Amino acid sequence: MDPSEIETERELNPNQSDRIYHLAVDFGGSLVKLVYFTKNDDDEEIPHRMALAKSKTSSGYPVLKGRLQFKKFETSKINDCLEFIKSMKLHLGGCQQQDGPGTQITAVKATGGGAYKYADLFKERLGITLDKEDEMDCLVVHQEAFTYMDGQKEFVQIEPDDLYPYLLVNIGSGVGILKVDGDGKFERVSGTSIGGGTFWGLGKLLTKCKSFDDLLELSYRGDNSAIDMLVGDIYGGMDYSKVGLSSTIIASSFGKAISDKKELEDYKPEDIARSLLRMISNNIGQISYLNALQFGVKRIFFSGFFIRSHPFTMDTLSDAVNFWSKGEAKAMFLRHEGFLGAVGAFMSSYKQDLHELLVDQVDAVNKTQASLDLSIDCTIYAA
Ligand SMILES: Nc1ncnc2c1ncn2[C@@H]1O[C@H](COP(=O)(O)OP(=O)(O)O)[C@@H](O)[C@H]1O
Ligand SMILES: CC(C)(COP(=O)(O)O)[C@@H](O)C(=O)NCCC(=O)O
Repeated sequence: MDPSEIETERELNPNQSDRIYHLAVDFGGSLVKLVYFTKNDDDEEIPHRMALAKSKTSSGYPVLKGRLQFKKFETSKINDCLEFIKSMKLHLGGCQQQDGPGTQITAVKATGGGAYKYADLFKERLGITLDKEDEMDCLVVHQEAFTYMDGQKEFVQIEPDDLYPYLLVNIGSGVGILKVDGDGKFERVSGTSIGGGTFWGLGKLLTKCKSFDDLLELSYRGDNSAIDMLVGDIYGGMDYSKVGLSSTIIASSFGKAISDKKELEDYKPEDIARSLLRMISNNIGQISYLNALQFGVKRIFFSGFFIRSHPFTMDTLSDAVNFWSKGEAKAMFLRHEGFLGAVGAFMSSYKQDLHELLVDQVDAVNKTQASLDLSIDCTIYAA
């Protein structure tokens, strides 16, 4: 599925017959992400525990048909998140009144720092315990990847036996870099505090933008050469060919501000936004490449809400990896970029329950495959 097929800002309003199973939450420094699974019994006149047997994928594995739903909130608006969960009855399994007593969810899979920070709040307001999963354990990559170069998106089919090792660079508030060697086999090898929070935080101060999307939108229209010092600015308009630096390459991010006799107000906010986005994306791309080099890894997957499928961000990250690796390493992006942690937490509970649902139907190996198929066959709604 192409990311553009993922609906955004859709008002989630399941009808009365939607059943909600499995809520998982990723509490990040900037955003809280919810993932939950709904199934409408009107679509299939079969009890959900039987649905698995009725439907099969092309691979022959049973699949539970339904919708994986996505929703995000700013972490600073945690009360809106609580209200949403309450109004959708997500903490009650969505439709407690239909299921009768005894179905109330008492624990919800949760990841990210807020799983600790907000544990008491959730217990107090919703009566649920946050069942904590480590956020690194929840960053999973399965059949999600595409490359992005010069405005061209290309989905990549990666065979499971050719997947490892890879680097996973999660650009959230900060940046975490994981080296993944196999299913569940990974290590956090590096990170940087110059990440999505830095772009949004500095951007807010420098441009007075009120929302992340406004800042991103602004950066589309900007020209970073108005504030960045380019190689050509230093070399009298020429390339520094001896070391392979063309005149258009940024020599020093924001460097022009040193000598320009200008105040902040004299620069266009869109140029500042553009320069900031390039600076942070380039830096992350370069650090990622250096880690890939250190660990002999050729593939780098980028995830996290900073990316937001933004063409310029993806182009810059791809360019940085391509430039520094001299074309040897590849930057890849993920369909569900920002929801990876939440989906990981969701899958950790889902696998357990799916195993229960599949009892007597498939063998242990197929059960795992079936849970992976589920993530692909679901209709995805993002809000
Ligand atoms: N609507 C938004 N509000 C705030 N930040 C956003 C938004 N959309 C994208 N971002 C960017 O995504 C980053 C958060 O990414 P995310 O993967 O959710 O990390 P975290 O888990 O730390 O919240 C922010 O720091 C910001 O750069
Ligand atoms: C602390 C974090 C794991 C939290 O994850 P996040 O909410 O940013 O997605 C991440 O911000 C991080 O790895 N920061 C970089 C810290 C460092 O290595 O310098």
